[in-house]
Amino acid sequence: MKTIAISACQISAGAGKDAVLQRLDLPLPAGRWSCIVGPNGAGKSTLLKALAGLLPLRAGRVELLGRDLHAWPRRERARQLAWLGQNEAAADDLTVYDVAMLGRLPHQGFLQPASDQDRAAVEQALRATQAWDWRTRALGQLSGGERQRVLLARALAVQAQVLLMDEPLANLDPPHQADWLALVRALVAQGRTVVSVLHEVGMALHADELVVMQAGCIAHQGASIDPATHRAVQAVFDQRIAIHALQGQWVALPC
Ligand SMILES: Nc1ncnc2c1ncn2[C@@H]1O[C@H](COP(=O)(O)OP(=O)(O)OP(=O)(O)O)[C@@H](O)[C@H]1O
Repeated sequence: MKTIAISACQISAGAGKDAVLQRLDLPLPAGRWSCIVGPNGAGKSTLLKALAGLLPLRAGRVELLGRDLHAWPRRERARQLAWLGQNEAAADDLTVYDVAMLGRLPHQGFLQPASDQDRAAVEQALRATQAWDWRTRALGQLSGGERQRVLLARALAVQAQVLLMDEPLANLDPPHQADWLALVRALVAQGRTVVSVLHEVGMALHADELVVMQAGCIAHQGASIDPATHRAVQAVFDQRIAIHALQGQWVALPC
């Protein structure tokens, strides 16, 4: 039986007047990379925010590592669950190093200085995203892709068991998209759980498992190599993409 890292149990949620998600169930396996895909407005970000506890639920509950999300003491939960949001706001005058250090807050006592362990985690995260060389620069001086890599480093510095990332490839050039893929693979190899929302279906097909959404519902959940998953992805995009095998990988082409 698969161990579940984080799950939605009969959740209803939505930021607007009506709930976008209605009584939705979604178990996400531990030690795997699951990727949520679907058309614009399908409810992908709403679902990810609900899983992160960033959106109040109208019904149901989220379980993190077998325990109700809201039953976790706040700091302990923040050590287990890292978040990288879409267009994250961050203080532009902070240095890159200090932004990444924010990821260590759940590990630090009130007004306590950073420990050697905190500094090691920050350096490792900034090096992993090739942002270490900019550590003394202000966040506001960076390009969109550079900024995204610093925010990714902040999420990595948490060293959480479960990482939720909403469109982490936004603004990244192809080599850094490939680096992100390698990073996620390395996290999963260490037993961590990654859940991402991606628009790039070709990249999503590298995940272990796909969650295919449409109109606030889970249309399909399955292995990314399963032909049934490919059919579900093609269907929610109105057959406007086709998934093909190419040199040992799956690719999605417009049609
Ligand atoms: N703050 C908000 N107030 C009202 N409605 C909202 C709000 N945020 C999202 N919605 C609506 O909820 C629905 C789902 O939005 P959500 O952002 O979850 O979709 P998505 O699948 O992530 O879309 P995209 O691929 O475009 O990022 C959409 O119809 C959207 O208009």
